[in-house]
Amino acid sequence: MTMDLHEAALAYHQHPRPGKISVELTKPTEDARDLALAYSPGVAAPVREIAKDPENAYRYTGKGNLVGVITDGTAILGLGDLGPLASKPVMEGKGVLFRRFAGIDVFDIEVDARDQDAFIETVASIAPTFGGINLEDIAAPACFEIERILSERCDIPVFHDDQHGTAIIAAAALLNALELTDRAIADARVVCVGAGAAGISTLRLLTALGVRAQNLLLVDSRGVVHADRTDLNAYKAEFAHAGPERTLADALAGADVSIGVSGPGILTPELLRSMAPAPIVFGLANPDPEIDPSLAHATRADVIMATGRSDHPNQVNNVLGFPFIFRGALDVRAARVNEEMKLAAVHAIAALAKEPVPAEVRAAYGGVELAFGPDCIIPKPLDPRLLGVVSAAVARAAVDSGVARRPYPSHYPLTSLEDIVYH
Ligand SMILES: NC(=O)C1=CN([C@@H]2O[C@H](COP(=O)(O)OP(=O)(O)OC[C@H]3O[C@@H](n4cnc5c(N)ncnc54)[C@H](OP(=O)(O)O)[C@@H]3O)[C@@H](O)[C@H]2O)C=CC1
Ligand SMILES: CC(=O)C(=O)O
Ligand SMILES: [Mg+2]
Repeated sequence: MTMDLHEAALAYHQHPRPGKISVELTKPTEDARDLALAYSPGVAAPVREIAKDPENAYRYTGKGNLVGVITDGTAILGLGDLGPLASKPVMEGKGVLFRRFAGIDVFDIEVDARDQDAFIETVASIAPTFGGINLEDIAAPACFEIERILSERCDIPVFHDDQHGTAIIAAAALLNALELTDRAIADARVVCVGAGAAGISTLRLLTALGVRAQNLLLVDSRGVVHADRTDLNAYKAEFAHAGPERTLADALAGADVSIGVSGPGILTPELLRSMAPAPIVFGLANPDPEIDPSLAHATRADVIMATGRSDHPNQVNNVLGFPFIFRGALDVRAARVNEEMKLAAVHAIAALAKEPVPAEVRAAYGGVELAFGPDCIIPKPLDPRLLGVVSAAVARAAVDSGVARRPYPSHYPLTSLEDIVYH
């Protein structure tokens, strides 16, 4: 990060008041009558109704539009285990994105619980507050059990965004990059650098989409995840390879695709040169990717390059998914986000990238030409159509797969935040 951006980011977070998000009122509070309705004695009426039937919480409180963005701060972006308090700007940032892109309210919750069971108990005990839970920046392998157990215990969607949000967006971008380079997914040789939350889930989703196990190599900080290793956790072992490759260099030689969800600067020019013609390189580590895009383009004129950042073309970032996935899930009151909903989101996002880009989106990105191609494999986060297409696809898949508790919304597809119906 340049010093200029560093200083600007600190000033942005500090002024005119600290932080990026606040709570606002949705009802009048002008006179004594309003206060008698909002609090005592009036508030007792909805309390009694909810005590009679918990579903009434959706009718009389903000629960149905409220997501908990919850972390233990053990894997903050690619910055590592810096603890819950340091994670707060990121969690507030998620709140900003939920609100800005999908009209969803957020409480960010930074939990000081290093112990997995203590974290689970904490989240389970506050779950009634929310319509959904977005787990964030929780390191692997603990994140997998945490999400599984909380999903079982809670009757609302529990979605670890670093796993599934990342997987969904990376998969959508990869489908398009493969199409642009005339590759069949079943033939693509894919290397995933990073075997944590994002890496494992991305490989699971890519496998569901047709990448073949024999064409997949997973790499962690110790090298290729291979069958002879004795240090693998159960999640890495799912992708253990029997072949001779041992190092990142072995893995990348001749590979079609490199998906980096690890850390900065790991993909050197030399490694990039060893990849197949028209290599597809996703350097998704934040804030600094596995290879700087300018260096990648200088090294290989034929590379299709994506990062997680806003300041380069092809931003493969879970912001393209989580606001709209939760919008769709909340609007049909889905009990969880299942595989059908994730795949629906993948295809909706991939398809949108091929549509002509509206002038307002081009204007938001400095008027540059944006058309489906190597520098435009995925929609831009400021594309207002994401709200409509992704939430509709997710809601439809939830209804069709039987996890929705409400029918497909009659006011869908949404065309803007003004279309949202809160109920
Ligand atoms: N663009 C986006 O939307 C998103 C990007 N990310 C980014 O992905 C990265 C990983 O996040 P997450 O999965 O949550 O973190 P985790 O802590 O769960 O996993 C990190 C993984 O990176 C591996 N790793 C670290 N250093 C190296 C190295 N030198 N070579 C190979 N592998 C290495 C670790 O290996 P080991 O297992 O051996 O420790 C581990 O498997 C972060 O930078 C994050 O910002 C995450 C989510 C979304
Ligand atoms: C984008 C995101 O969630 C991450 O880098 O952790
Ligand atoms: Mg994250």
